[in-house]
Amino acid sequence: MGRIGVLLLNLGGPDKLEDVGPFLYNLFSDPEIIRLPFRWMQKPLAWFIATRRQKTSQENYKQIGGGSPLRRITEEQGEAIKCQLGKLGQEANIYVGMRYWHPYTEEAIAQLTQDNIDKLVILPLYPQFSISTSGSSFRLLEQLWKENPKLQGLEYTVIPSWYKASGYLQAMSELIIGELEKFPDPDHVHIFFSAHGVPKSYVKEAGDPYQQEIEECTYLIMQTLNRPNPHTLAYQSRVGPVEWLQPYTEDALKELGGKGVKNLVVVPISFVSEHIETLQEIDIEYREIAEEAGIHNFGRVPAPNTNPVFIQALSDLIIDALKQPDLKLSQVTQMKKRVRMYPQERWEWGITTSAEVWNGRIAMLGFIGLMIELVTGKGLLHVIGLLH
Ligand SMILES: C=CC1=C(C)c2cc3[nH]c(cc4nc(cc5[nH]c(cc1n2)c(C)c5CCC(=O)O)C(CCC(=O)O)=C4C)c(C)c3C=C
Ligand SMILES: [Fe+2]
Ligand SMILES: [Fe+2]
Repeated sequence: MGRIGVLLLNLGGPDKLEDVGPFLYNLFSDPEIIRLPFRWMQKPLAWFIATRRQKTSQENYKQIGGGSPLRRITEEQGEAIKCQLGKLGQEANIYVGMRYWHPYTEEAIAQLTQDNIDKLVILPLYPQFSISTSGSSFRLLEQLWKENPKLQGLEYTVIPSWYKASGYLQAMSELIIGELEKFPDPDHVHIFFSAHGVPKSYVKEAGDPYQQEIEECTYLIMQTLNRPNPHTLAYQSRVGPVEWLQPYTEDALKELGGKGVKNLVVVPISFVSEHIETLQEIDIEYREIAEEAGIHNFGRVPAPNTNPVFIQALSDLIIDALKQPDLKLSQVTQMKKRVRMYPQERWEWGITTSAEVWNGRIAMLGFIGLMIELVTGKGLLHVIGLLH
């Protein structure tokens, strides 16, 4: 095998406070994040929600130094993977493709089409698959592939999710032990897995395998850890009014505090890099909630970042993927279509002339309502809690 390319996919984060607004706009413009019946409403609503959320979000980023460390850490992970692959005798170019901020996936693709690589391995930096994370990036790549004849000639393979990889489980287990051993009685510390939440409808209606993968991942980490500690799984970072996967992290912490738990370590389970949801949400917000609930000794397991066991695990995954039959983007996205992934497709099924007329009328009413709410600050979105 000649020179390979590795495309690392991640969400991206604002580098500085001025980036927060445009970053949020990009995020909320994604139909895999906010699912609307009418595509044309996506951009105005994204602008509206991003504008309303910007201040709170900026305050949060201020608390972690004025920007996200995600780009820096992802690039460091890339460097470490390149180095490890070199040791394994595999030369590689590493590309970082973020979904909603720089370096965008499109920028990475532009670069890699110029370089002479023999094969590309696409690796999302999310251990578990969700339609809102890896799924969204795969969708974008599928689109870029369709548009670019140069890409159509490129040999590639995709790693859809990798939470079962033994090296990853080992790295998580070692990181947990490191934190447990800071306590005087490590075996009695409560291990609290905090996964990023997604709306419940993604799983129940759209068929997102995310919840099942998170549950299995938690189970496998506990197996690898092989310690007697009690553990809990909960879901963090809910945004907006709809129901997300439960239990919510804040409720579960209060409940455990109420039951007399005093020593607890949080394990962030959907992320492999430190970012706002570990550094601000867990370390500041959830710590405060836990302490108020009587959990006086609150620890947090670091994200794997460039942990050597973790980097070795990712490098092994890449080498293995090169030996396996290729997995194509159409295979990882088609799997989801069969389980009725996208609400917007549901709306397209019924397109008839009269349905379109009615769709248009309802959409127009919705848009007028949104504009009134924007001007007056009162309306349905405020009542249901989407806007404050
Ligand atoms: C509104 C819906 C959102 C869903 C669904 C969602 C899923 C999801 N996100 C991550 C990982 C990350 N999210 C990050 C930022 C971020 N995500 C949302 C919203 C949803 N995420 C918002 C509004 C933001 C911006 C921050 C904020 O205002 O709260 C990031 C980047 C963090 C950074 O340091 O900049 C990551 C990473 C996962 C894993 C996930 C579902 C599994
Ligand atoms: Fe989030
Ligand atoms: Fe998110």
